Amino acid sequence: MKEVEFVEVVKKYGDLVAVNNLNLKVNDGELLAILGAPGAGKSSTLKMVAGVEDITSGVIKIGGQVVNDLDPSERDVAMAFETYALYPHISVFENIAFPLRSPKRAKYFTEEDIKKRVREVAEFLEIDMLLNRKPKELSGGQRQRVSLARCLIRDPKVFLLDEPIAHLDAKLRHKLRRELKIWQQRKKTTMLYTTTDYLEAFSVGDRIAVLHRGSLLQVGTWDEIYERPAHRFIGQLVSDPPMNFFQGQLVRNGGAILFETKGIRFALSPEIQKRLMERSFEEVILGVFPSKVLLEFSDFRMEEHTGTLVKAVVRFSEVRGSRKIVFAQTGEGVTFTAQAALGIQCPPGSEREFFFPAASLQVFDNITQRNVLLLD
Ligand SMILES: Nc1ncnc2c1ncn2[C@@H]1O[C@H](COP(=O)(O)OP(=O)(O)OP(=O)(O)O)[C@@H](O)[C@H]1O
Repeated sequence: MKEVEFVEVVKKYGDLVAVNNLNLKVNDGELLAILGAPGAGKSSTLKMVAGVEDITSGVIKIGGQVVNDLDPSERDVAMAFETYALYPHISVFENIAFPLRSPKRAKYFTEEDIKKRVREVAEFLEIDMLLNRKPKELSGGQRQRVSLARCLIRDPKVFLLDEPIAHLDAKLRHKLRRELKIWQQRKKTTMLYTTTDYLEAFSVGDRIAVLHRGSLLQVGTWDEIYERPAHRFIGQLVSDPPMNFFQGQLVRNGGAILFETKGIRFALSPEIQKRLMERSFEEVILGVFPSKVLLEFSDFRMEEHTGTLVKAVVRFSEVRGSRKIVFAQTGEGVTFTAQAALGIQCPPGSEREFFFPAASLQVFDNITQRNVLLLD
């Protein structure tokens, strides 16, 4: 029983609400990635679990026990801070070994055990050659790995990792995020892991919790969030380039409801149409991820899908990794981005047909910015 539960948790700093009525349950042995822009409230959330920040109101439980009034040392959680917080006067080895030497734990570990554990975690994080140095002799990335090692050396109920690999170079980040996940699965320890990077969140998290200005917007797996983002902001946060948004209005055509913007009538999925018939919305916005807009449909049988063909002129395109991002504009001035395979030719100025599958379109209520399918 190592689940972590937040019940109506609020964190205020003076008048500033950093965490706003958080209700969330992290399951036993789960790796929950908390995704949010800087200032979203991620660190404050972890610090309240660790006990280094007070909870303004609400309840936090670990393994079913309310921990609000427990001292940090009694919570059995290990936290790696984004700011490292290393002891400057002792070696890297002693910094990592530090948690095992606390009065409470020292009796369980011989000097041999400590050496073995430090070596294991230092090798895992590729800092075994730095063990004799002092923190001031390390680069920022190396300090971050020492801070991480000091956290991982323990066997707590819960690991709290605050942007644990943010200051590492891209190659090491990719390697570590994979290995941290393997480490967590091996230990079966519940882990809360914060990041500002959606790719990192999707790659490490069993589920992802999206925080925005202190409020939890959605919790789910990669598929659930990507297939049905709960809020317009999520469309911007989990895609690069961000989701395309179109202003427009709903129109009826026979028994169908379509979304119309500057000369284009987008077909919507039956599920969205049903929703729009059940409930009226003053103003809506259409959203579609660039990766779902199709340009040249070689392995996609268009006739089997409901959707909308849009003719547009390619403004420019750029290569990003293994794909091409295409920026296009219709004659009526509607602009959008699409993704294409590298081999697809789309020189600037060329006219192309883009397919918008109805199943990939999202409709957001412009007042609450929420996905109409997820509103009560
Ligand atoms: N000790 C503090 N005193 C006052 N305001 C604070 C304090 N700590 C955080 N804040 C404010 O609370 C809000 C949430 O901060 P928090 O550090 O939790 O966000 P975050 O998502 O972790 O950001 P980052 O990714 O930049 O670390 C921010 O507006 C921040 O300025």
